[in-house]
Amino acid sequence: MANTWQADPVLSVEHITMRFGGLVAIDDLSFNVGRHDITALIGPNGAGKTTVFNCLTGFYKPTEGMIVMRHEDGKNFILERMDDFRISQFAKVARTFQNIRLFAGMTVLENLVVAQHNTLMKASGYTVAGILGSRSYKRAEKAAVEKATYWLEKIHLIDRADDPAGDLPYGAQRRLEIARAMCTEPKLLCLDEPAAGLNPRESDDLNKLLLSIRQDEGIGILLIEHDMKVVMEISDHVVVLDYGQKIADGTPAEVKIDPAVIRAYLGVDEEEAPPIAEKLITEAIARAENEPPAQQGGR
Ligand SMILES: Nc1ncnc2c1ncn2[C@@H]1O[C@H](COP(=O)(O)OP(=O)(O)OP(=O)(O)O)[C@@H](O)[C@H]1O
Repeated sequence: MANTWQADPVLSVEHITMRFGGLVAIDDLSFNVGRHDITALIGPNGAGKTTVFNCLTGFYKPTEGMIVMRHEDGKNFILERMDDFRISQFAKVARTFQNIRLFAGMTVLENLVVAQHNTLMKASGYTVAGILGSRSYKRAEKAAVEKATYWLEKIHLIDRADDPAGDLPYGAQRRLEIARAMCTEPKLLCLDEPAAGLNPRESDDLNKLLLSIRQDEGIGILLIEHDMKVVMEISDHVVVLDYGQKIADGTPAEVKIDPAVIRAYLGVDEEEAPPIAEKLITEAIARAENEPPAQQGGR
C-alpha cells in the first residue's frame, strides 16, 4: 500500500535545486508532504533545511524545479511562480521562524487578531469607511476575536490574553507563534525548529499541541527539527537531507536505522551505523526525559 504522503500529498517538491553562486544549497530534491501528516525535515547543520523552507514560502525562488500545493478541492498552486504574500493568502502555507517574531509590545490576543488582517481587510472593502462603519467588518472583527480565543484556549494562554506577548515565558511565546500561524487557516503549517530552547516539559506540551492540530484541524505539518525526541515521537514521515541532497525518506522507524543517515550525522562506516543509531537515539530520549526543567523566562 502506498504511504499517505504518496497517496494524498498536500505538497509536492519536485526536483528543486537552489544555487547561491557556486554553492549548491539544495540539489535535485524531491519529496511529498501528506495532507494530514506530520513530516519532519532533518539533517546536519548546513544541510539545506531552512533554504527549503525559504523556497516553499517564496522568500527564495529555486534555481530549478517545481513546488506544488495541492488543495483538496483539486486546485493546485505552483509556489515558485507566486509572491510570498500570495503563497500565504491563497496557497495557504503558514510559517514560523527559528527566532521568535511576535509583536512583543502588543497583547497576546492582539497578536492573534492582527494575524487575520487579510480577512478583516476583505470585510472592510479595503476602505476606511468600511472599517469604521460596515456591518461586514464588525462581523469579521467578532469572528477574528472568537478565532483568537479558540486558539488561546487551545494553547492554554487564555488567562494571559491581555498581557504583552513579550512578557510570556519562552515556551509560551513559541506556542503563541504557532497559534498565530494557525489563525491564517493554513493547509500546510511549516515550523522552523519549534522545539529549540524548550525544556522537556515545554517540549512535551509542544508535541501534544502539534498532535492535536493534526487531529482537530486535519492539516499537514512540515517541521525542521534537531530534537530527535520530538521527531521520533510525533512524525508520520521523515525526510533527511545532507549537503542539499535527500539521503533518506520514510517512517521514523525506517529512517532512524538507515545507514546513510547515521553516516551523515556521525561520520561512521555503514556496518557500524545501525546499532550505533539505535543506541544513540535511545540514549538521547532517556536523557531528555530525565533532564530537570530549564528555567523559564523571556530571552
Ligand atoms: N542567502 C544565502 N547566500 C549564500 N549561501 C546561503 C544562503 N542561504 C543559505 N546558504 C548556504 O546554504 C547552505 C544550506 O543552509 P541552510 O541554512 O539551508 O541549512 P540548514 O540545514 O537549515 O542549517 P541549520 O540546521 O544550521 O539551520 C549553507 O551552506 C548556507 O551557508
